[in-house]
Amino acid sequence: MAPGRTDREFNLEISRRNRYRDSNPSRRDFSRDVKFRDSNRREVSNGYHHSNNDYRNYPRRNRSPAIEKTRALDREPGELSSGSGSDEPELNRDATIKQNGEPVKSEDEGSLGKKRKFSPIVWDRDGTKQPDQSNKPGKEVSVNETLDPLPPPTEPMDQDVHILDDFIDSRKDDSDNEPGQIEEDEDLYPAPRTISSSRWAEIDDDRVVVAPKMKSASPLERVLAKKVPTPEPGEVVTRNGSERAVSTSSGSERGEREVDFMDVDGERLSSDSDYSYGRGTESESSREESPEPPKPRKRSINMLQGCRSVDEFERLNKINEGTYGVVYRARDKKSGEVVALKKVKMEKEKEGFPMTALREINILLSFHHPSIVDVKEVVVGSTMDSIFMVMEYMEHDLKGVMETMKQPYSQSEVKCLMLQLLEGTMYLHHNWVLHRDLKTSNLLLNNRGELKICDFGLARQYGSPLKPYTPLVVTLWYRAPELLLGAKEYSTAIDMWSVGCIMAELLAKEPLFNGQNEKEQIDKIFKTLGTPNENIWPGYKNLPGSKVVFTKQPYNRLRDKFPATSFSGRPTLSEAGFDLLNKLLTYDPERRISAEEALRHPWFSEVPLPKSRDFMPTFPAHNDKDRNVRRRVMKSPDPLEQLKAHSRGDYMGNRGVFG
Ligand SMILES: Nc1ncnc2c1ncn2[C@@H]1O[C@H](COP(=O)(O)OP(=O)(O)OP(=O)(O)O)[C@@H](O)[C@H]1O
Repeated sequence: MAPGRTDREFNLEISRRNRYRDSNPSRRDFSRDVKFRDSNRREVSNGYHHSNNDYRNYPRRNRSPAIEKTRALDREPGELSSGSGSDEPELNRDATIKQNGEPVKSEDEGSLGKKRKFSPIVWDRDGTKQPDQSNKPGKEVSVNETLDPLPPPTEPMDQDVHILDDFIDSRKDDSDNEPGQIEEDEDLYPAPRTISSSRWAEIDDDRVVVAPKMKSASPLERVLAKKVPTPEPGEVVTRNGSERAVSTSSGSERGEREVDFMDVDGERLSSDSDYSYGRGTESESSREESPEPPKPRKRSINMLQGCRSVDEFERLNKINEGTYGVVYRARDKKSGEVVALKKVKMEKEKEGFPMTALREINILLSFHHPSIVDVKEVVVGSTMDSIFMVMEYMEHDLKGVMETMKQPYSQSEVKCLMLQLLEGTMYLHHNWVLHRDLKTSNLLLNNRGELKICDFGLARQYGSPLKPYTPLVVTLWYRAPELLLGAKEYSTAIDMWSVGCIMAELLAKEPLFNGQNEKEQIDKIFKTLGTPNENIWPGYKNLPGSKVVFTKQPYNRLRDKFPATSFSGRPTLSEAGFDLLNKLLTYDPERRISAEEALRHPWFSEVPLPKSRDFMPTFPAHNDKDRNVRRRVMKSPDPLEQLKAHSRGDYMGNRGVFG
């Protein structure tokens, strides 16, 4: 909130999970008991995930003897012990799975590499869906299968002349889009509006929303459904009621905007019946038939009345200063608990509460998962314009840890981290949220071997059908090729590309594609994975960036970087591991592996098995030091800076030919 507006009535209602939990002792621990869904909103009982989650969610000391027995000596050949505790045996995941019997096969099982069923990406920017001739049902294609295997190294690669002007012009044109064409342009630089009117995504506008042809609603649809009766599939609903009158769920709301944006997702996630993973046996049909989900108890509080003051915390030290906020380590004076306090940055906001912060607070208060950083509450400073998120404190972030490690993570350690990352990502995607900035500095680690995704400043809900969003998201090194090539309609696959880059970085201890601008970034990708074409990526030629002539590289050279055996110190990767990496780094977003599929990948079941979190290496926490001061040797260009430049009109700037 900008200075000068502090006397404005600040009627932000906010859901607070901790309060809800306190007042609802019957609420199950979501992390142990989450029923996830596939894209068609069916609930999938998946033995693999269930068992896996079970083992992960047992507190270390409370694990049952059965689980403790599953630890098996399973060191990979030549594995180095790193840090404390890593010499100990690992958890035998297979054994854990067998506790619950054989893994239950979902319908999707065994379909790794098949076309993603649920990605609602529509690649034709003119609105007509591209016929996808190459993608016959059941056909498994990935970039690496369709590009020729790597020949013996011969001549140096050709460097084609880069003809970029067309694409630059097309990006300029894009930046001149009609107002409202790209969501983020509005959202990140919103017209002045009050907090009380701020809500998720597009419910403030009058745009037409076509109800997706799915029976079960996305969170976005549920938000809309709070205000309008559930539309029939395909029915067109307008907010101003031109097709159908908008009737609000409560009479008091009529004619005025709701102030409950904070409780929307909270309500959704608090519904045990919706998210009771692995337990529920509700059939698809029974869920579909139920006209409305049971209405959970409303749990919103007035933020100003309900929030504690930051004075109730003792500031210990600054941990880091990011683009959107400063993060402190602090102690709760009442409970003595050490927490992280993220102060929402306000100074760059001309008007109103920063949208990035609203998004982050909204998502993090709503979500509860062991692989997502827990926001406990929001506290206020002495003035209305200082707001802090109180988060669980995590000793490290993955980027910092890797900078201090002498050896890269072993394969079994990478598997442990990847499982946690994929579980968090799957949870987000099943809840219709794109993170849009997955990178190693946004993955927090504690000394119990737990990995948690943080920084939801760029995250947003997505629906089906997709709307155009800005392609200027995701930190450059982790940005998917479709974004680099200018796609405005994208989906969960952009996060999966980032996950692929992170997997490679965990194995190699250095970023996979570290371009300094967009052109260099694309070149680096193409040089390693081969130049894409219409065969391996249907719709590629329709992307604005594909008009540019890039380095021609007919082969996929990824295996060079991760050989099966190595005497030169390069990170090794088994066939299965390489297959997963390839599937994460598949060009065609429709064919890129999903988080759910990746979790079932055989790499996680082969030896060396994933290391137990309990035996992951630990590192001394430099609590008293600013993480920013200790590191940042290499830093990837940040999407927010690009967006700011874009809004200032110096979009081209010196931040790369595309940005
Ligand atoms: N809960 C936490 N516990 C400990 N450290 C944290 C926590 N949350 C964030 N940090 C530290 O602060 C850094 C910045 O946090 P975060 O990414 O949320 O802020 P940001 O302003 O959005 O950053 P960025 O510029 O990377 O987008 C993280 O990389 C991490 O080192």
